[in-house]
Amino acid sequence: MTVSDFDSFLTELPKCEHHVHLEGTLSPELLIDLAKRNNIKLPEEHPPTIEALYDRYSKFSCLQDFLDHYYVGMSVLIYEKDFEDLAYNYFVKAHQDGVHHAEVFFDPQAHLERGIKLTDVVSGITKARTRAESDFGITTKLIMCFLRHIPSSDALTTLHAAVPHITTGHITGIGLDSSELGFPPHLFKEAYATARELNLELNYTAHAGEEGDHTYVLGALDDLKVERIDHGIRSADDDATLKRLAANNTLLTVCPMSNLKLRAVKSIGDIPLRKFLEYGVPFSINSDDPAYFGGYILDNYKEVHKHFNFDLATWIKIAENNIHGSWINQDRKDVLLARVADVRKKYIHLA
Ligand code: HPA
Ligand SMILES: [Zn+2]
Repeated sequence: MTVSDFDSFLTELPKCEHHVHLEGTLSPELLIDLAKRNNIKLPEEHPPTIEALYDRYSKFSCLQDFLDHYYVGMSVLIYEKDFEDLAYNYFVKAHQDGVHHAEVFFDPQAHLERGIKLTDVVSGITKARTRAESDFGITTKLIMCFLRHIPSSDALTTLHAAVPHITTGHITGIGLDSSELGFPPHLFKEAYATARELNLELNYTAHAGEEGDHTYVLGALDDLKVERIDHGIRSADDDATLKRLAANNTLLTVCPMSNLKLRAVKSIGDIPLRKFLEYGVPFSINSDDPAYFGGYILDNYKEVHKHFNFDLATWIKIAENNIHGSWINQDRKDVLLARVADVRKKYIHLA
């Protein structure tokens, strides 16, 4: 089979994105535009041009080094329209990459602490979702993440502030992100438990096992009772953790280019995807912060193919697992599964 045949197959393969931070889709171009539009002066040490930003983004040394730029970058997002533009631009790109369903993260605390109203953030994103759903037939969900470097009492305050957006169905998931090491999941036990007690129909996930070891994954499962694990690559260091993830069919939302750029692995080939397949741990492939890590979801699929050379059947299995692990109803799953079957038929000569 030729590379270009496989590229077309990967492009057409229906994808579900489960791990993308909308603030991480802020391209250097949009960042500079919004800084001008909103009259924002970035700190002296922040790269001042598009070229300088791309150059700096190619040299992250670890998660924290990236986060330091990510939080400064998002300071240009002020008005509802900024959030709408940001999110819509991502959906356009996702659609071009063959994404049929996207569950996107945002970081409410990172905006609230700058004096931005949660209503402006959520309504901007919601407008973009509505337009994208109508323009592209894509389905989308919005997940709010608590920031783990901020005291967990603030996560509770934020949860309460978000209740109106949860009851309207504009936010349907809870996640946990930011600096992992030193901020284990149990610190957020009360925030997750409170969300459940509010008896809201929410889905739960958390970043774990990106830089932290497998105990962070176990903490997310035991203390936060999450249904999915974001990243989770360090689960592979512990047999019992892998067996538990497989037994519970817990999806890992893996982000290959992110892991490489933030030096969680030396090569994409070192991400334990074969081990996950061997143990029956489902995973999806995602972009995380595509504007910062040099590639969107299709680039991540292609990088994985370059390093793992999975056969057609394995890619079909990955696509089906993505659908089963999505927070969508059975009817939508059936539609997406049928599309995967069509693409399989079209490309069966690659098998
Ligand atoms: O990759 C990430 N890890 C943790 N927090 C984040 N916030 C945005 N991206 C990330
Ligand atoms: Zn992430």
